[in-house]
Amino acid sequence: LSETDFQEGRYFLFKFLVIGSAGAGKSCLLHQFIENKFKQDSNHTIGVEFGSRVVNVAGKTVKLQIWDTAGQERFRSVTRSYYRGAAGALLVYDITSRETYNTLTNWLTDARTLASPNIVIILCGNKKDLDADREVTFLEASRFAQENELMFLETSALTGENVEEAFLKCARNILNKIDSGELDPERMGSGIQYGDASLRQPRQPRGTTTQSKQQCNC
Ligand SMILES: Nc1nc2c(ncn2[C@@H]2O[C@H](COP(=O)(O)OP(=O)(O)OP(=O)(O)O)[C@@H](O)[C@H]2O)c(=O)[nH]1
Repeated sequence: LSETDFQEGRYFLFKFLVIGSAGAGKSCLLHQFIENKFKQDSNHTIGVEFGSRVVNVAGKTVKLQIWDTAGQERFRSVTRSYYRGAAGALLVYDITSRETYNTLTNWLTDARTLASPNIVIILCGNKKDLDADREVTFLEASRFAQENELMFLETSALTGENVEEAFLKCARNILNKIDSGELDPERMGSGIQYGDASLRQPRQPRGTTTQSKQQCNC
């Protein structure tokens, strides 16, 4: 895909966040989604990391620009500055750690106030492969998801189970909301860009890439 494809409306671009407590498996989920492999020896993320992948959802080509944020409290002020205008988020906890589950409300508040009240969020109960050490049941988390209007899946960054599905489900939901008019991709800070809209934006100097535009906005 080239910048021209994008400008001519051949694909959408969604800004995504991966948020949640330290150790929940955010970086491993992103790595599994981008590289199709489990990331061995994953260290704590310092600030934020970035990945992108082009996917096909409901017959449309969508480029996902994904910001993987550090879960550690000491990076909170840095990571918060990346939330603005995100269209979608994976909110991750670890099914073997109630501690990571207990902080979900804080992450949710941050996402809805700092990114957008319309942000589409999928709750991911990660480390599904460690069922024997489970501290949070599927039922409990699905109730939390329902009460807070989140989609929900249990995932495993180790085996890859439901990892692609989590990102795709979130993207599909955003596309549905665009189709139904519930989301306006042209609203400032929607986290969504598509060809027609980008043509109507003031011209960018030649050679400016979409990615660097995004970074300037942060
Ligand atoms: N068994 C199992 N281990 C996992 C899974 N996902 C991540 N891990 C392990 O959990 C630990 C933390 O994973 P990370 O992806 O670095 O966690 P993180 O949420 O990015 O952490 P921060 O960057 O500090 O916010 C690592 O030791 C991973 O190997 C999974 O699905 N199953």
